[in-house]
Amino acid sequence: MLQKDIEEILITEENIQEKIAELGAQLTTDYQDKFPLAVGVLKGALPFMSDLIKRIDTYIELDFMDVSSYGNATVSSGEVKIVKDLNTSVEGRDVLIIEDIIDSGKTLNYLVDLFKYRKAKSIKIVTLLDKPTGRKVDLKADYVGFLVPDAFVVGYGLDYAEKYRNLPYIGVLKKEIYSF
Ligand SMILES: O=P(O)(O)OC[C@H]1O[C@H](OP(=O)(O)OP(=O)(O)O)[C@H](O)[C@@H]1O
Ligand code: HPA
Repeated sequence: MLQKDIEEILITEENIQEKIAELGAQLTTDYQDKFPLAVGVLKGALPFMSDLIKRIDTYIELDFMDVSSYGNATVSSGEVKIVKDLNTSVEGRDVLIIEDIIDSGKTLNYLVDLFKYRKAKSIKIVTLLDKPTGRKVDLKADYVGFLVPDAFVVGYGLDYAEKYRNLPYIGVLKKEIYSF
């Protein structure tokens, strides 16, 4: 039913799960002797985080931040708002930020600065998607699933006007769906 709104599937469910297994194996190695605090950035990172943590075979603690900068738009407002803060202190912790996409980079830039200010011991980023053409600030992830082209993508956590997060794949919406 939802697929009628999709122009093109960019990344299939199977491709996503294979990549998550690779990322999980790498993170298992890199965090073997640590107890990282994995911070999921709501709401978009929820499906990715849920699948990724099951592939990390070492001790991890989970927490969540809800930040928002897009509202119902397809372009970042540039102003990052904390909707829900962490329950845990990051001071002295190895923080692993889990994101669905880096586009302008402003959301993660804000979170990295915040966690540095709060004295995290180390801060790394794992993102399912990276859209380098969207970048407005100099920011790189430590672990990247897929590069995506210069298009507004939806599915597997990513929304347009709060819809399509529940698609199991990543796709591009048909032009007529956007209400510019
Ligand atoms: O690199 P940027 O340009 O900052 O964009 C990336 C951010 O934008 C989206 O979140 P959004 O603010 O739409 O909230 P959501 O996760 O609740 O959809 C996405 O989930 C990332 O957190
Ligand atoms: O391409 C995108 N799709 C959905 N949400 C987003 N947030 C930043 N970029 C995107």
